[in-house]
Amino acid sequence: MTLTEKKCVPCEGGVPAIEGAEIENYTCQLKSKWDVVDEKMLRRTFTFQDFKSAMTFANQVAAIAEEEGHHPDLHISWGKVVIELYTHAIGGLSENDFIVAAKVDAIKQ
Ligand SMILES: C[C@H](O)[C@H](O)[C@H]1CNC2=NC(N)=NC(=O)C2=N1
Repeated sequence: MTLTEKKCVPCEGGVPAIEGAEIENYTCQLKSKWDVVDEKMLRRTFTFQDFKSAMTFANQVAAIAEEEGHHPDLHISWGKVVIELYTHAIGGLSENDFIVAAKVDAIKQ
């Protein structure tokens, strides 16, 4: 089952974060290169022609987040959207973060 076929499961904490080599098992399933920050967060920057295009993309990301019940931190500026993904409940990475990242990568740009 690919990451884009999976659904996020509510994470209320109490589970270990994905760390070390297991992170690589997930990043290699992502279509594009997401930065892994301190083994605790995924980050990727998307660039656009203008602010309106950036906002349109951000709203597409928001729709995925709402559908999955798992939400990124978004930094939106003129021509740029920075997406940061981590699981707040465990202060680190879970499969949910990679599922949302894969679905973001599948957005037609
Ligand atoms: C109850 C609901 O599932 C949780 O509050 C969700 C909401 N979205 C979330 N998003 C992220 N990134 N991490 C979480 O731990 C999280 N928890």
